[in-house]
Amino acid sequence: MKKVEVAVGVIRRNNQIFITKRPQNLHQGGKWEFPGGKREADESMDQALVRELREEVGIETHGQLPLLVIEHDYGDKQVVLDVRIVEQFSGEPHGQEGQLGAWVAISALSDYEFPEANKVIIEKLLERIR
Ligand SMILES: Nc1nc2c([nH]c(=O)n2[C@@H]2O[C@H](COP(=O)(O)OP(=O)(O)OP(=O)(O)O)[C@@H](O)[C@H]2O)c(=O)[nH]1
Ligand SMILES: [Mg+2]
Repeated sequence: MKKVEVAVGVIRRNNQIFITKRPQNLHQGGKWEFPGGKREADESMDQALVRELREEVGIETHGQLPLLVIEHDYGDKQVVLDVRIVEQFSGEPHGQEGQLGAWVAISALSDYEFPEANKVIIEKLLERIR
């Protein structure tokens, strides 16, 4: 099965992260996520993240810091998530495509339901603030 490469942005301001709710009809729908999406063939990961954050949450990304890369097999889909922290951006993130969005304290992220692959992202963020 082909692996889908996904650029994922952890949008951070102080100790809060901006998350959005995936529309019900999509893969892993109804769960919360870090905004992002699939890299297109003609793009770098950086470019993919800039485009996705512009499309999904309406911000301009000015800096990306690598956090981790996760490979996960959902059975129906294999994904490689390239997760970056975004602290430098302009505009105020909001669900640009009608999806719910929220600023959540890092310490409260574990109260939200995320796709399985995201567990390690949340663990890593928690380690950083400890
Ligand atoms: N954006 C995002 N995708 C995630 C996360 N965790 C995770 O497993 N994924 C998986 O990564 C895959 C691709 O993400 P996506 O559906 O946002 O891609 P996209 O924005 O390009 O969507 P599109 O197909 O509507 O153009 C999905 O299978 C999704 O389940 C996450 O935190 N954020
Ligand atoms: Mg997306």
